[in-house]
Amino acid sequence: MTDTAHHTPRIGIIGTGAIGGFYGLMLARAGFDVHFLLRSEYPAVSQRGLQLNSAVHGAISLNPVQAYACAADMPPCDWLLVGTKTTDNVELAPTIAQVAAPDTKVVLLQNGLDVEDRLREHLPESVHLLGGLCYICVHRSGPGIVEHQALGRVNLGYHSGSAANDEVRRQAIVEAGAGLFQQAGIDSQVMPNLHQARWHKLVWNVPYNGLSVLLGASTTALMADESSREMIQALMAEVVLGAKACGHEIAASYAEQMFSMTEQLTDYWPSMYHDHVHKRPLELAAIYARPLAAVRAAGCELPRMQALYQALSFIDRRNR
Ligand SMILES: NC(=O)C1=CN([C@@H]2O[C@H](COP(=O)(O)OP(=O)(O)OC[C@H]3O[C@@H](n4cnc5c(N)ncnc54)[C@H](OP(=O)(O)O)[C@@H]3O)[C@@H](O)[C@H]2O)C=CC1
Ligand SMILES: CC(C)(CO)C(=O)C(=O)O
Repeated sequence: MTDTAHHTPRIGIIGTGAIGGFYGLMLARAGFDVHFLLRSEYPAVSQRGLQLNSAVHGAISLNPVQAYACAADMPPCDWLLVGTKTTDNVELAPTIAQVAAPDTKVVLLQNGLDVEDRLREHLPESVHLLGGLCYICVHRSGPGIVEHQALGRVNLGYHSGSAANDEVRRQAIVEAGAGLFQQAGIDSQVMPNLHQARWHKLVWNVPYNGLSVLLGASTTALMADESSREMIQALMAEVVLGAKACGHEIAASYAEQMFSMTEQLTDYWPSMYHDHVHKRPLELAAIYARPLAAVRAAGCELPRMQALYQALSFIDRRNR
């Protein structure tokens, strides 16, 4: 399996939740050979298939599904798309390493900063590790059932692997990844700097994910109130400041763009809110602790984000 091989790529979905289910189903519909790893929803999906209710693409179902309860049973894949929560990365790392063939491209479709680092330690150097920034509103409404409210873009960037020092090869790999999504009718761009792209994504996730849990409010309510609007803008400004301290320039207009995009967005509960309701661990390390530590190491403090992180840590500990 090489980057230039002219066969239909085989794609493995590691963690078939909202993100894994949506992108995996869209790729399968486009004709790719897609294999889905599941955990609690394996019995339901292997019996009834996957169902997508999309406000953009309509209702789409996939049945039968090439579903697996155990990664060791999956065939070798050209691409592994990881759709688990970042809180599972350490525990899942040996499994991903086990199913990744020498030339496999592993893509973490996850929010947060440096989420690839812990996994990298477990992967052979030949394996290419990429990050994927998903700008999409999806959630699960039942076993194997994914609700897609809006958006869909996936931006990809190279993290590490045997092409790390070969810009042409690196670019070809990321373009091939973006090409898969594009062939499935999904907008996908190549990000020249993954770390910077992850900082950009935090401009949205830091305020909205955390405040949805803290205030028990979805985007429409958060955008309708003067106090929450001020908090969102102040938190966005802190993320821009933190990124700058870490050497990444984010235009203030980007934060304004994210703010007005959310005003137009159909009412949305961020994924962290769903985790809270279902008593799952919150992605606090990836979205708050790691960026805060990086900013502190650069000699800068973000007091509002720090306070939000502490409040969420309190809520998260009491919720489990
Ligand atoms: N939802 C969204 O709109 C967006 C989400 N994101 C990011 O995408 C990532 C995924 O989020 P999302 O799809 O919402 O999360 P979900 O909770 O819907 O999906 C996670 C899936 O991973 C499965 N899983 C976890 N551990 C394992 C394991 N060991 N073996 C097999 N399957 C496993 C879970 O199974 P089980 O059912 O057993 O728990 C679940 O199906 C997060 O980083 C999130 O921040 C980014 C942009 C938008
Ligand atoms: C809502 C949106 C589109 C913001 O970028 C998102 O991708 C998320 O929930 O993480």
